Amino acid sequence: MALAAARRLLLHAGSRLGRREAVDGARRFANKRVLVETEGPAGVAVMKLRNPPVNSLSLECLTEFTISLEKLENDKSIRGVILTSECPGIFSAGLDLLEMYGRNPAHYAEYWKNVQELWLRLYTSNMILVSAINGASPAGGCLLALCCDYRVMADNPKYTIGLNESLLGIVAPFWFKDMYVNTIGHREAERALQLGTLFSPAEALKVGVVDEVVPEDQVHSKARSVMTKWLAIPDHSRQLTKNMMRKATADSLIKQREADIQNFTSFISKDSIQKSLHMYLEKLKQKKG
Ligand SMILES: CC/C=C\C/C=C\C/C=C\C=C\CC(=O)SCCNC(=O)CCNC(=O)[C@H](O)C(C)(C)COP(=O)(O)OP(=O)(O)OC[C@H]1O[C@@H](n2cnc3c(N)ncnc32)[C@H](O)[C@@H]1OP(=O)(O)O
Repeated sequence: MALAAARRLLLHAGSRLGRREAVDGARRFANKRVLVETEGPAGVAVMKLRNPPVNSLSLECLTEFTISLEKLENDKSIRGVILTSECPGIFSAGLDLLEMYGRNPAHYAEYWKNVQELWLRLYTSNMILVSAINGASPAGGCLLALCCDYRVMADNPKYTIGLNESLLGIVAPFWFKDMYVNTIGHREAERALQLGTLFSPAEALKVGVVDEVVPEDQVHSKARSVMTKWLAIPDHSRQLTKNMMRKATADSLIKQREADIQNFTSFISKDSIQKSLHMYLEKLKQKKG
């Protein structure tokens, strides 16, 4: 409830967390975890996730992300968004494991509702979305990229991308799976989902998880040049085409949002699943020491 109230305040009444300023003709607004810079005549916004250390999608981060997208969607001068990260070497570590571990069912349900909401908004956006993947992009990070119309990834073998849920002992929800199948085809998705494959940039390009791999210092310029090409297409025909391609996938979640929340909540609350998440979190800690 508190988050919903914050969201209304941010969206409609200016904001306490957010601020808007003019910089050399460009506009920017920023929440704590999302920075948006828009460039006047081109109608393009650059949206940067900045939730250090790894841009995990905490409830607050999801909410700010969704609000920022909603603002851009409502701004008729904006036609395209480049989605990228401000955290060095990380695009996004995906859903925040601490939102799914050691909490109560009401929290899991609230969290999942917000995950669904961000996904629906991103996946069905009328704007052109291009991701500039400048770092690691596992699970929910990959999901963000898959929602985009075009993916450019930095050519750094340290960065990997993919839906690795099975490595955590959890299962990618059906709508993650559907989008993966839509992107890389059934056979590749079947294999990658079972193995929890995290692809190197070269592998991701080969299988079709990303559309282009470029030297790290060219990710942003390439994303911009791709955007220019897409901006040349009339919005109405591109939007109708995008809707035609994506509607069935989005509708299958829309039709069963509540059931999906219940499934997630009961699945994630299981002792065995909580144990798997605990072990995975421990593994992440040990990696350091
Ligand atoms: C029947 C089915 C019904 C319904 C469906 C049910 C379930 C589906 C459920 C969920 C789907 C989830 C999708 C997800 O997105 S799960 C998240 C998956 N993410 C990962 O596996 C990434 C894990 N992280 C990493 O691999 C690495 O951290 C890295 C490559 C992103 C970055 O490596 P670094 O070496 O740079 O940094 P670290 O030292 O590893 O991490 C720093 C710090 O951050 C913490 N952290 C990392 N990732 C996460 C995360 N996703 N959430 C929360 N916290 C994270 C890490 O533990 C470190 O913390 P400390 O500094 O040690 O405190």
